[in-house]
Amino acid sequence: MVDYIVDGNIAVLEINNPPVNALSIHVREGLLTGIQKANQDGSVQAIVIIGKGSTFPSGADIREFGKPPKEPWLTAVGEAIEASEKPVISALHGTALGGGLEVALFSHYRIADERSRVGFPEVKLGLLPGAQGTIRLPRLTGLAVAMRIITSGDHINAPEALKYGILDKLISGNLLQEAKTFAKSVIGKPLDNRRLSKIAVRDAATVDKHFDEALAEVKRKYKGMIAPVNCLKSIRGSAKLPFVEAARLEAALFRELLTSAQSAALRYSFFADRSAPRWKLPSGASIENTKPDIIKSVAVIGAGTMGSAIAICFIRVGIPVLLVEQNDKLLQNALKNIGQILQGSVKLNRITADQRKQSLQILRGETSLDIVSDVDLVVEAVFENLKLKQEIFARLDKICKPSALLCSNTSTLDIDKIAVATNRPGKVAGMHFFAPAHIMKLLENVYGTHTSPSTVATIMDIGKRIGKVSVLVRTCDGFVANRMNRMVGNEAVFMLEEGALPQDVDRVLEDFGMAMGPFRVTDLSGSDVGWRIRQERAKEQGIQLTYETRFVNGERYSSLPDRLYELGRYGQKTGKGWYRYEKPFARTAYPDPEITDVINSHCRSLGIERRVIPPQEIIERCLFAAINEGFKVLEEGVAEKPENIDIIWQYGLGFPRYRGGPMFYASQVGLKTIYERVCYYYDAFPHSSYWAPSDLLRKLASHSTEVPIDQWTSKERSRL
Ligand SMILES: CC(C)(COP(=O)(O)OP(=O)(O)OC[C@H]1O[C@@H](n2cnc3c(N)ncnc32)[C@H](O)[C@@H]1OP(=O)(O)O)[C@@H](O)C(=O)NCCC(=O)NCCSC(=O)C[C@@H](O)CCCCCCCCCCCCC(=O)O
Ligand SMILES: NC(=O)c1ccc[n+]([C@@H]2O[C@H](COP(=O)([O-])OP(=O)(O)OC[C@H]3O[C@@H](n4cnc5c(N)ncnc54)[C@H](O)[C@@H]3O)[C@@H](O)[C@H]2O)c1
Repeated sequence: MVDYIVDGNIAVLEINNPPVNALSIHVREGLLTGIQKANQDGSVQAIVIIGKGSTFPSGADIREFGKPPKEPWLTAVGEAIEASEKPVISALHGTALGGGLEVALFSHYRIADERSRVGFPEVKLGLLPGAQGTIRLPRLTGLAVAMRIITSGDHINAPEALKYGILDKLISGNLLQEAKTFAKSVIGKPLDNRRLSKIAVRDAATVDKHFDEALAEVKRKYKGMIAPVNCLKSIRGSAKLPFVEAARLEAALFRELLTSAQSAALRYSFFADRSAPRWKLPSGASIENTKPDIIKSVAVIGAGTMGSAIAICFIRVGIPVLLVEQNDKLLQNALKNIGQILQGSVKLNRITADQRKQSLQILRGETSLDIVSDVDLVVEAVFENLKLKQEIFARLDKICKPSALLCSNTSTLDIDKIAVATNRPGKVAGMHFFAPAHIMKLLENVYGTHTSPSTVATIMDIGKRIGKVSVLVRTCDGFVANRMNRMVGNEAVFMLEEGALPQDVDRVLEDFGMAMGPFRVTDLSGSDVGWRIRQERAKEQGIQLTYETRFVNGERYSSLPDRLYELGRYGQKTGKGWYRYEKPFARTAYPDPEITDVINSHCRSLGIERRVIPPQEIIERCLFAAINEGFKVLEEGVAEKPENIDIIWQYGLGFPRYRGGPMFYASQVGLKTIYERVCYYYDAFPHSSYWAPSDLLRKLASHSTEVPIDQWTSKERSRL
């Protein structure tokens, strides 16, 4: 894994551990042996460390964390590098990250390909750069820059790294040749002033000020996360303590993080990010064996909230869009709105004015469907009404060329019921964007019974092209996100009837780490949306909903949200919802005594006695109900693996990444506990049938030891 090559008086240690040259145990052993060998070899006068393939090491091997650590640890390897009597030059290319950058900081010199990037992304894994990165970097850059680089985890490009003193020289030609030439030029020069452990932090006197400022910033930006705080404590140690003591403190802070639930969740999330887009159908078709069609043009039908933002997703990556609305007034409004959104992106420096112009040049608005005959892909985003969608799909089927894919942005409707309206069910699928679609990263792609593998390959591929995290799910009511999230909404409202207030529920879930509690979310999207869906469903079923309605088809029902609608409290858009706002569309939510009165009088009129609802019950009723549904989603094969569900929650529903997602969280709570509590609530609330425990959950919980999350589906689903 580390090749030892001697060329004249230079020993080259070439790390060869594809794909990213992670510093796995064999690499660490190879580096240590290489340094020792080169120091013993009388013909060698300098040592170059370089990566083979596309990159210098991009970090420690993340898969080794959580397993018993194997020596030599990276710190020991690094200390041998620094102690070398012969100059060691790290020659960087690609992405020299984490432990890779630490290897470079142990070296006496660092040169780098001018296109390379460096950084300490450990914080994103819930860790800190634990091989002395937090105490070596400040010695080069000063405290403020080191704090920013380490707590953000951002990559720094080579010219910037040169400016900060992290690098000694940039190389534009052959890196290895240049590294050897550089090595020759430093032979015989004193090394102590190149050993970072011998150098002081130049602005150590200002550490308390930098620490306080940075701490306030990370507490605001990374609420609830412990890694950024430990990073800062360790950097403070670099300035306040002698080097050896600072290293000891760093190791202790690193250990605390390594064994934390947050780091386990973030490491899981790292691999889940990479695994979720790798789709596989029950037929065996998969990303490995199916080619996507090339999409060169798109039509978006319906230019409302979603359609307009979906159009932006395509045009900003250079894919032309035909946007179709019912009439010219609505169309012109939408085009104006799109222009304004893009203008906002220019202001925020997300795109340039030129990019905005180019995007708008490839957007064309129309009021007739006939215009879409030539596009490769249609995304329909009209009202959530099955009959309307079926009519539109029937027409599209006639108008569009036979190879075109017809997709719906429906948030709940069965894709199969839409596909039957066409003669091309293999080319019909769901592309479920999340609001605001131009910002939210998630794309929940939905396949139906007849959706072909190449259609799936194409929607997954186009999702990636437009910068989304695409996850494939099978069609069902609400798919994964809305199906599971419905339980959160229901339980939240039921708890209002039983004793909680909106701000109580939201606070508990936000303290847990959710981006927003369910009531703040409803106020943002508008409670009129849910009201319309409830009324429509009741109409379909011939049911009359009143304030006294407490059960619908035997299921518990709360009319509290309907009362809100009748009061015109639609949320932010009317300046009043579950909260009060200073004016319509204002963002800051204030608890509203009027809402307390509405809830109290609702309870009185229905004879419901209110009680105190403890925070743990709020967590359990909202999250355990969703988790139970998640297991049903897995047992039905709606989602192929737990990672897919967790990625959907992280990118679509604001679940804290440092808790991994609801399924990973369940694995940390323990499936026995989850199962027991689900059974308890099913007993307590028999009229909320979603509490009926999932078979998969029951079976997994029945094992004498916890079944690891990566075995949930393989171990039990096939036997159900
Ligand atoms: C590098 C990237 C930017 C490349 O991106 P790209 O898009 O090109 O590729 P992919 O992301 O798809 O990756 C390809 C492939 O490689 C896998 N992979 C990537 N990086 C790693 C990795 N670091 N380890 C393992 N595997 C990796 C990836 O999963 C893909 O494979 P897959 O099969 O999933 O498709 C990008 O990949 C990237 O950003 N990578 C992560 C970079 C990173 O986070 N680096 C930091 C790692 S953490 C670290 O380095 C810690 C160090 O500070 C060292 C700390 C050691 C401390 C020792 C101290 C004492 C020990 C104390 C012991 C305590 C116990 C006791 O007390 O007993
Ligand atoms: N709003 C959300 O948060 C959200 C999120 C995900 C998915 N969705 C789904 O996206 C779809 C659209 O939702 P929305 O919030 O954008 O609704 P919206 O009411 O804002 O927009 C729908 C648009 O479709 C247009 N339209 C209706 N019939 C049409 C026709 N025959 N031809 C052309 N245009 C027509 C309407 O004029 C309207 O502008 C729905 O299926 C919804 O379930 C919504």
